[in-house]
Amino acid sequence: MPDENNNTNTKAVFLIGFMGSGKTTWGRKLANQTGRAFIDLDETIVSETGVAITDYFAQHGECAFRELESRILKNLPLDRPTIVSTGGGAPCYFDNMAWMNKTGITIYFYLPAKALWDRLMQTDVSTRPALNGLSGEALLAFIETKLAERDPYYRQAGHVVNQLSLKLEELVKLAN
Ligand SMILES: Nc1ncnc2c1ncn2[C@@H]1O[C@H](COP(=O)(O)OP(=O)(O)O)[C@@H](O)[C@H]1O
Ligand SMILES: O=C(O)C1=C[C@@H](OP(=O)(O)O)[C@@H](O)[C@H](O)C1
Ligand SMILES: [Mg+2]
Repeated sequence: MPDENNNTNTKAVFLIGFMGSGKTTWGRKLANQTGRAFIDLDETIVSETGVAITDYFAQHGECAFRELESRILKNLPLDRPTIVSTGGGAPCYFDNMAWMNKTGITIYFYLPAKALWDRLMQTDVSTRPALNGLSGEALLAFIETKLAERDPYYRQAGHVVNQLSLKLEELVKLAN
């Protein structure tokens, strides 16, 4: 459905939050609902490099990935209204968070560590190299530590929503 708001905001909308918080899933839904373009930052990285994120980490290391991620983020084609689902680490490196706040609307999908764990345990954790192949209790402990470290970056977002109770209509309003 096209954007009902005649005063269409040309600013990009950046969805941020921990791995498994639903940025990719909801970014797509939000773009469909508003008729805006959709970009998943990780998918853009994969299409530009021709390698899966896991392979990129393995071949070049995390530092190189963060440099690439920042460069690709800042060169996204944002000349039309666009929803951008970022990767979970993107707001926490370089000046990426300040750049996103300056460039568009930022929305943090908050979820407690246990809820993230429940979701991530249902997925193939090998596709998310930042989880270091952990599972079970070790994964929960890792998520707790990493979320505490990243949360101050995520909270610099213009909007913070509890993803567990999030309704699409609420997200559409925030994106305007
Ligand atoms: N309410 C929900 N919203 C979004 N994802 C959910 C929800 N409940 C369970 N999930 C699962 O959680 C995972 C979220 O993954 P994804 O959208 O890729 O998150 P992110 O891009 O933030 O890492 C998916 O496996 C999805 O099926
Ligand atoms: O949190 C992270 O450090 C990462 C999150 C991933 O994106 P999702 O948050 O979409 O899983 C992806 O960018 C990469 O595997 C690193
Ligand atoms: Mg994602």
